[in-house]
Amino acid sequence: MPDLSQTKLNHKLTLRIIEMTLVTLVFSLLARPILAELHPYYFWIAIFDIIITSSLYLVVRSNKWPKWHISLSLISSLIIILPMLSISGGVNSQVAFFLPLYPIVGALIGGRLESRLMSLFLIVAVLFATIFNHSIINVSGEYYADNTSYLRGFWLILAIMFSAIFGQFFLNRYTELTKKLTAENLQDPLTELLNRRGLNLHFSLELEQAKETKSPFCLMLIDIDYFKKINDQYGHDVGDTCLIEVADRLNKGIQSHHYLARFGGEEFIIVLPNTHLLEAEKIAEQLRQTIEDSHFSHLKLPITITLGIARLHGERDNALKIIKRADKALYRGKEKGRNRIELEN
Ligand SMILES: Nc1nc2c(ncn2[C@@H]2O[C@H](COP(=O)(O)OP(=O)(O)OP(=O)(O)O)[C@@H](O)[C@H]2O)c(=O)[nH]1
Repeated sequence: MPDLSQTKLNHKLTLRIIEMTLVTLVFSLLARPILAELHPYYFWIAIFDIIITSSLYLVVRSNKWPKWHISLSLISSLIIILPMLSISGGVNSQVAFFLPLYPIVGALIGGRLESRLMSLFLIVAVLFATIFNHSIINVSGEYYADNTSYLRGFWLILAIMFSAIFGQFFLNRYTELTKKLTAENLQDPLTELLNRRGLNLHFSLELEQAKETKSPFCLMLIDIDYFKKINDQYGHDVGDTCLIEVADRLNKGIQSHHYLARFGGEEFIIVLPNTHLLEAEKIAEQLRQTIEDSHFSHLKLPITITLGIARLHGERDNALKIIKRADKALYRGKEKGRNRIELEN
């Protein structure tokens, strides 16, 4: 699901960029005659550009077609520059130096597809402009030999291709980093299991699906018994190693459609979609036995766990209520002497 605040931020950012473009266009329209004597065509192109940019601003501000904002912005940016290019010498125009920036802008504000389409369009446009250079009006009246035009066309295409490759490279790195950051954000650094945030993503989805399909759904809370003693007697480092090893044993004891997470401290949680209470109890018993039979850290310490299990009770049940029932069961297990499994009442 898209993040609402992120979408709002993107919308605001797009509006600010269009406003800045508008200010630049109006400023250049007013300031140009002071700086240089220009052909009247430039005046009309500036007016045309201001109309296009203002229309884009109104469309983006109305927020009626949010999906099209990026495509419309990129198309508008091309519409703004192309008339200027076609009256100022095509590939020989000074404005042509801006063209290689377009694939990068496409990659930055759009993505792979936008950047590729932009590059392809520009390469075809530059090819045409180079071949039909004689037909392009040059209001400055300067003349360029064919050789110069071919050479400029060649370098321009090369620069556009290079910028397109750079855009793709940037996107690859960006995707890689985002994936890594997301994973880190959802992972417990010590045990490398899902953390609460990571679990919540799967938990809410699986719970909704279980309600929709009316399939069984269970949740298991697991707490290491007397863990404080391990820390106090052998130190925090040994405690950490035990936590990592317990997490590893639990992870190996569940199936691929189960979700194990560190719930906090020495407590773990397992979400069991498509699992009946009796099946969950069986899995819990196997986990309890595995931990009881193992030894932990280089000191070969014995550890036991207590487990509380709850199941989904119909449409009106929710995550918090299920966790609360599992926690109550776990508490009962602790009271009854630990190293045992308790089901919800
Ligand atoms: N080494 C280590 N200890 C932790 C970590 N997180 C929590 N703990 C310790 O876990 C212990 C939990 O202690 P208690 O809540 O009293 O529970 P317990 O000693 O396991 O006793 P019962 O749960 O009643 O069986 C505390 O000593 C915490 O400091 C951690 O990341 N690393």
